[in-house]
Amino acid sequence: MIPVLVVAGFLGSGKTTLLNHLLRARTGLRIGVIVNDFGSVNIDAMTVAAQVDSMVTLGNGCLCCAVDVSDLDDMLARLAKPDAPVDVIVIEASGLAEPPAMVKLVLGSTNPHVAYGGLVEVVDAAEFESTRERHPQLDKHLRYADLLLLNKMDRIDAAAGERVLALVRELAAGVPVVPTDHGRVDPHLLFDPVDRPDWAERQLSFDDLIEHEPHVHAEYESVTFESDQPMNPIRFARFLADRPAGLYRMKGYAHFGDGEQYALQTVGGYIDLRREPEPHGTRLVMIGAALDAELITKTLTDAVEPDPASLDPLDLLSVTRYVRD
Ligand SMILES: Nc1nc2c(ncn2[C@@H]2O[C@H](COP(=O)(O)OP(=O)(O)OP(=O)(O)O)[C@@H](O)[C@H]2O)c(=O)[nH]1
Repeated sequence: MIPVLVVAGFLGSGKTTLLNHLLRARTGLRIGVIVNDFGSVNIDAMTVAAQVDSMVTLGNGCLCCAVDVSDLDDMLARLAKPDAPVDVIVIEASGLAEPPAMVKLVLGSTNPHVAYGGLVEVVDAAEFESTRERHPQLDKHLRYADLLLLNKMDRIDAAAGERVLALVRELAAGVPVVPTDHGRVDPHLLFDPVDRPDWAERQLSFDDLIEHEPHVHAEYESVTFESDQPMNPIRFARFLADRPAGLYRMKGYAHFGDGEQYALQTVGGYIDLRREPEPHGTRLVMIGAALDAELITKTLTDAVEPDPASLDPLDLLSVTRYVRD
């Protein structure tokens, strides 16, 4: 039986980072992945593609609602092929998926070669308190997990770390909580079988939850921007500094005419820009609530540089000051 592990967690909490850590760790296990992104350009698939043997992707929606059991079975069948066997399958849910719905989907699979392997919930320690103010229904998600990773502990000081850890432990009601940064956990914590509570019993409450609570993703939408022309660094930096109302998460790539490619990630107020070896042009997925798509598209279109040759290299500093590598 191939265990199928679901990795869930709110937007930007560190699911792809965890997945990459698992793929890089020399576990000796062959890992197949299903990657689900909310935006129409599957940025997550681009970030994991280099390291994985076997991957199926689903963009533009949440696996929990966009897919039924037979669709999931098709995806699992593509990964659990007899001629290219994998030892474990990891499903990275989109940051807006409902974990109970994901678990139900996997439990409902009719594929005789796979078995549900648990739910890992990644929590962003730096954003958790403000996120739960906006979305109180997310508290419940913590209780469905088999393992909670309280990630990004490096972003907060020791006192805040202790406070968030205590809060998450209380809300998680007995689910083990492991503080971490950059998803760096011992892979065996996730892959080795554990004694799980009876899912059939829990499923009743899942049904209640799914029927009566609005899914968080109902409030969210995504806007995509793509351009092969370089962006003007000063105008782009202004866009970054003064991000549109409602925007919570941005990910993708940008280039500024200096011959370099940059990978960009923002989560809440956090900005992470890195040099990236592969050329991608500019492709950005922005996710938030009540976004003004027209204004965002116009601001970014106006930030495209019509004459890259005229750029002053010093202008680049306005964006490269965000570079973390
Ligand atoms: N400082 C810090 N940054 C982190 C940590 N884990 C992830 N990040 C950064 O947080 C950003 C989002 O991480 P991802 O792994 O892409 O998050 P995700 O949960 O896959 O995001 P979605 O799929 O959009 O929901 C990236 O810039 C990561 O480099 C961490 O522990 N500490």
